[in-house]
Amino acid sequence: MKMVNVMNWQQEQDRLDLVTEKLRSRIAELEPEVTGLREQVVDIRKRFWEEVTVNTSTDEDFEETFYSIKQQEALLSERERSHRQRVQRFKNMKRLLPSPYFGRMDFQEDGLGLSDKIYIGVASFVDADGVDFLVYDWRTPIASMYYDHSPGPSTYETPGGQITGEMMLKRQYQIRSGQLQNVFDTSLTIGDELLQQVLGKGADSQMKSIVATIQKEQNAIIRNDKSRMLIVQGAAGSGKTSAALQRVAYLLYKHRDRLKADQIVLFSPNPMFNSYVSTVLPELGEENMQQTTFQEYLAYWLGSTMNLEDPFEQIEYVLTSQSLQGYQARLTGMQYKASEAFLHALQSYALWLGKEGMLFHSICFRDRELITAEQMKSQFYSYDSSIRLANRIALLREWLLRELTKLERQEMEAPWVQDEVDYLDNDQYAEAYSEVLKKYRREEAVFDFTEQYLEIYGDFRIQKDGEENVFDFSSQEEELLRRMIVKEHFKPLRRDAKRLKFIDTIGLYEQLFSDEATYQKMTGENDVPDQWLEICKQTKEKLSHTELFYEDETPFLYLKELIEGSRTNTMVRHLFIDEGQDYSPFQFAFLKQLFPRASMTVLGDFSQAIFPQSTNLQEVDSPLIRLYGEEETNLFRLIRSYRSAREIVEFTKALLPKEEIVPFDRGGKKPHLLKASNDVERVVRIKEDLAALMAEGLDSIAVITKTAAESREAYEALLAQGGENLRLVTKETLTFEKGTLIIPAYLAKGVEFDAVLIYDASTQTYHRESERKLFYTACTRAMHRLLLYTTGDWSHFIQALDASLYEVV
Ligand SMILES: Nc1ncnc2c1ncn2[C@@H]1O[C@H](COP(=O)(O)OP(=O)(O)OP(=O)(O)O)[C@@H](O)[C@H]1O
Repeated sequence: MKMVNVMNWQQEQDRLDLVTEKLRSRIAELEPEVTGLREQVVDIRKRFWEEVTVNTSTDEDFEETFYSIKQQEALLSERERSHRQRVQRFKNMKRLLPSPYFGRMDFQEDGLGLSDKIYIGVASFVDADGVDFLVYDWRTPIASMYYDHSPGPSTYETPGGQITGEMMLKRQYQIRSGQLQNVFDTSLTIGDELLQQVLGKGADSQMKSIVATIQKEQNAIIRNDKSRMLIVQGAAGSGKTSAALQRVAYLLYKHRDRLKADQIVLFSPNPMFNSYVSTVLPELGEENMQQTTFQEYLAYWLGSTMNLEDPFEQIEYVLTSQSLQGYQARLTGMQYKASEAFLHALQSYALWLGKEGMLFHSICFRDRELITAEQMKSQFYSYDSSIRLANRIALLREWLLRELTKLERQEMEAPWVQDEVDYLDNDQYAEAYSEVLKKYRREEAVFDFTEQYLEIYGDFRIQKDGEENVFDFSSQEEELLRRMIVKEHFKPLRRDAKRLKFIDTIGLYEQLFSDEATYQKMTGENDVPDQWLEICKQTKEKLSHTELFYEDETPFLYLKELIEGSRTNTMVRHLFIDEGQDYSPFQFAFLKQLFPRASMTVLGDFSQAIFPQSTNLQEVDSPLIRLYGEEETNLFRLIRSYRSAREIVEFTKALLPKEEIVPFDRGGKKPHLLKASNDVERVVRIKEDLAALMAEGLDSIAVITKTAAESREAYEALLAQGGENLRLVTKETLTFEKGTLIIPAYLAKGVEFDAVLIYDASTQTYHRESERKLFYTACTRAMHRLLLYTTGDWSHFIQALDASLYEVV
C-alpha cells in the first residue's frame, strides 16, 4: 500500500469538490424539471380526451380521430420514457453525491498521446457538455480494466473490439459525505488495501455490495455473458453470492433496453437468506430481481393437494434418525430419486403409459359412478397413439365435459331433483328461483342460461297467443329450476374435470414402486437401487396418507407434467441458483424445462453439500455440465476465501481432504477449543464468552448447532443461565437480524457472523463422514472468531488436525 502524498491528496480533494459541486448544481437544476415532468405526464393523462377530436360521423372523421388518439398516445409514452430516464439520472446523481467514485485509473490508449483519468463509481455522471465523463459507471466496458489489471499494459473489450494501452496509475478512494477519508495507490504486489479495510469490518444483517473491491476472478463471472450456463464452484466465503448479485446488476445495465428486474429469478436456500441479500441491488441503484425458494415452487403446485415434507425436515431425518428402521433404504432412495437415471425412468414410464397402464378416478355423483375409470381408460386408448400423452389427456377432458353435459340432461329427470324442488316452500322457492337467476346471470353460464330461458319463455308466448289457459307456467318454471339444480350439483364435477382431477396421479406414481420386474417393464431401467422393495414400501406408505417425502416431490411434479403437459415460464431470462450443490440433477433438469428461455448461473460449493441429493458442480461428467452441453457451459472456480480471518480459513480448510483454498491475507485469532466437564459448565462458559465477544465490539454472533432440537436445547439452557437477548432461529424465521442467534447449521448456509460458537463439537455429534461437510459449513460462517465447545471427546475431524491450527483454552 502506498498512501498518496499531500500534494496529490489536495488535488484529489479539489477534484472531488468540483465533481460534488457539479452534482449539486445538476441536481438543483433537474429537481424542478423532474417534478415538472411528472406533473406534465399526469396532466396529459387527465386531458387525454380533451385533446383528441372525437368525431366518427364519416370515415374521414373517424380516421382523423384515430390518428389524433395515436398521436396523443405517442406523445404520452415518449414523455413517460424521457421522464423515467431523467428520474433515473436524477436518482443516480443523488446516490453519487456523498461518494461520487471509489476508483481511478489513468489510461493511455495505444496510439493516442494523452492519458485519460477514468474515475469509477456506482453510476455514470457526464459533464454539462454531454461528452466529458466525470464518473464512469462500474459496468462500462472501460471500467472492467480497473478490476482486471494493475498498473502496466492493460486491455479491455468493447463491442467494437479490444482496446490496448498502458495503465499508468490505479487509485482507490474512501469518500464519506464528500470528504476524502483515504486514498491508496495500488499495484499488483501491494494488494488491495481497500479490501483489507472492508473485510476487517463487522458482519451486517444485510449483505453489502462489493462494487469497489471486485476481484479479477469475480469480475470474470460478473461480466460473462457468453454462455447459456455459468457454473461457479467456489470455496466458502469466496464471494459467490456477492458476485452473483453484482452480476444481476451488470446484466440489468448491459441489457437495460430489453431486460427488466422481474425477468431475473434468484433461487435462495431459505426465506431468511432472501432478506439477507435484499438490499444489495437497491444499493446499486437497481430494482431487486424476483426471489424464491425451490420449496415455494413445489408448495405452490402441490401444496393444496398433498402434504409436503420440506428440505429441512428431510435433513433433520438424515441427521437424527440413524437408529430408525429403514433409514439406510430411505437414504438410498433419496439418492436414486435425485438422479438422472430416475428422470429417464420417468420419461420412459410416460411413454409406456401412452400404450397401457393409465389410471383414472371414476367420476362419481350421489354415490353412483357416472363415468367409470374403465370407460375413461378405453376412451383414452382409443385415441391415436401417435398423439402426445398430454394432448390425448386434453382430448379426454373434452370428451368428459361433453359426457357430463349429456348426463346432466338425463339427471334432470331423477327423483332427487324433483324432491329438492318440492322441498322448497313457497318463499324458498321464489327466493331460490331469483337466486338461481341472479347467479346464472353473473356467471359464465349466463349465455347458456339465457338461451334456455328464452326457449321456455318463447314457448310460453306461443302457447299463450294460441290457447289462453293451456300454459302451465309453474311447470315451465319448475323445469327451469330443475335444470338449475342439476347444473349447480354438476358444477364441481365439471370444475374437477377441467382441472384434470380425473387423472390418478398418486396412483400412477405409486404404481412405479412395484417389484423389480414390473419396474423394469414400465421404465426400461435395468438397475434398481439396493433395498428397492423397502424403498417402495416407504414411498407407498407415505402416499397412502397423501404425503410426499421431499425427495419425491420434484419427480412427482415432473410425472404429473409429463402426463398433463409441462408448465413453462418464457418470461424469465436469467436464473440464478445459489447453493447449487444442494439441488439434485433431477431438479436442475426440471428447472431447465420450466424456464426454457433462461440462461442459468449456478453457484455452489461441493464441500458444503449437506443434502443427500447434492450435485457435484465441477466434475467432468457432472450432470450440470451435461445439462446444456460443454459448448454452452462455462465453469469458473473461486479458491480465494474472503470471509474469514486467515487462521479460521486454515483451520476449516484442514477439515477437508484436499480442497484448494487460499485465505485472503487478513490475520486474526486461531479458533479456540473449550472442553467443559458437563453441560451446565459449558453453557456458563458460552454465556461468559458471548459477553466477552460483545465487549470486543462483535455484535453479530451465532451459536451454531447441528439440529433444530439441539438449537432449542441450547437456547433453553442459555436462558436458564440468565442469557439475554438471544434469538432462536427456526426454518420459519424470515428475517435476518444482528445480535446473538442460535441456529442449526443448515439454516446458517450462505450467511456469516462476526463470531461463531459451535455448541457441541463432540465426536457423538460430528462423527459420520456425511457430517463432515455440515461441520465445515458451520465453521466457515465465522468472519473474525471461531469458538468450539464439547463436554466429551472432540469430533475426530478436529482430532485429526494439526494442533498448531487451534488454541486450547
Ligand atoms: N471482492 C470482494 N470485496 C469485498 N468483500 C468481498 C469480496 N468478495 C467477497 N467478499 C466478502 O466475503 C464474504 C463472503 O462472500 P459471499 O457470502 O458472497 O461468499 P460465498 O462464496 O457465497 O460464501 P458461502 O459459500 O460460504 O456462503 C462477504 O462478507 C463478502 O462481502
